[in-house]
Amino acid sequence: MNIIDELKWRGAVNQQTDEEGLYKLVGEKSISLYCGIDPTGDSMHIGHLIPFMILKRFQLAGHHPVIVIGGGTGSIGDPSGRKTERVLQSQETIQHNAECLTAQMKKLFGEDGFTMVNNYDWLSKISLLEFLRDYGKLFNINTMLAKEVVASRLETGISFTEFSYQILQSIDFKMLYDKYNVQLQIGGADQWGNITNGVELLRKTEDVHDAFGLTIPLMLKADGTKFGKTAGGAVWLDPKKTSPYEFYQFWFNQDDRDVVKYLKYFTFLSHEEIDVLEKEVAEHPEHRSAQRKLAEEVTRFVHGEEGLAQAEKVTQALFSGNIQELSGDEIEGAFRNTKGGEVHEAPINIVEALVQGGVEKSKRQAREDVKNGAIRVNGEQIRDIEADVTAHPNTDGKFIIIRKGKKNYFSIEVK
Ligand SMILES: N[C@@H](Cc1ccc(O)cc1)C(=O)O
Repeated sequence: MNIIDELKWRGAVNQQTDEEGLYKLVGEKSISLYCGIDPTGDSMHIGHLIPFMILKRFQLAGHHPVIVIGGGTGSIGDPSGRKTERVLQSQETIQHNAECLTAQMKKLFGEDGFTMVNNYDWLSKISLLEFLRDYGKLFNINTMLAKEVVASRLETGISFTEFSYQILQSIDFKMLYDKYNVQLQIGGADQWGNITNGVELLRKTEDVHDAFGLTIPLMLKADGTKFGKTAGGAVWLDPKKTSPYEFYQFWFNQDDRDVVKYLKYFTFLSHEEIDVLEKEVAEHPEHRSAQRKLAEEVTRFVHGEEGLAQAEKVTQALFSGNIQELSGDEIEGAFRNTKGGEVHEAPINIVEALVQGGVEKSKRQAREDVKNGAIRVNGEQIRDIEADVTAHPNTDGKFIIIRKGKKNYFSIEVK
């Protein structure tokens, strides 16, 4: 099957510069293709994962991915999809972020079978006069102004710096075409302008007709809210920012209306496997088998078998209420965004802890719940209202973890 058909089936094709040409090219031979990422942060989030999963699919289909870490472009800032000017980052921050992203990419793409480059290496070497004479001359201001990215910013304003960004990304494509024979650039829907500019630059400078661009649709959710955002903020790939457990739960909690779309986008499961899961969603949505499979697959891809095992262990522990065996990291990763107040000392009487910690509104209610067996402290049920409680032994004296009823967890900080 042609990889473009595969991508279409997965709902992953938005726009293409030359549909027929690309279809023919990738049907005939293995090509090099690229996708870039600017080091604006020290971790990718799942929004970034979208184009890189597509790059990975190309890799698995025998093509050669090139990943551009935008040390140069990142020091300018892409205005695409933004309403306001970016604040410039220091070169040290950019450098640090670039190193973090490089390490994450290696986890996703393996040790070899792809190429990783940093566009600082060539963009930083172009002199001002060279930039204006060799490239600036080929860009028409009227066309640049008309690009969606710039047009939408004309009212609020856009600096010359960000305005020039599209030229830099075009230079990348040209340079990669020349040096690595990269014939295709992919990116999110908002990258259309930057990508087509590169294709144009190659045509104007070298009369190239076999360079292509493809964009991926914006991910939409059935309920209209933004994809990838949770109450705790973005869903990061860095396990220190979003634990494997939180990551797993994010996918597990997806709506029935979205889950099949995500299986197509974010997993490497076959059509047949996804068809079976789709049927499951329709017939037995309460089993949540599609969500479980989605969570398993994406967690394994991003965090490996070990990360998946940890996510499942924590999920199981929270479900049963037996959280005694969880490590300090696992507890932190599970309860980081869980509500809960503070107490100033521990050991502390359980009724006091429940009220001060924001679990119960009154002492009367607290006593009743304790006596009824509705309260577990650090994994153990406590029914004695005179009992003293203390922090979970694996949290360095920092957190008392309460479960009230079947699934309401609170993490009370001891300050
Ligand atoms: N502009 C892209 C990142 C990028 C950078 C350099 C490139 O050559 C390509 C892509 C983005 O913001 O997502």
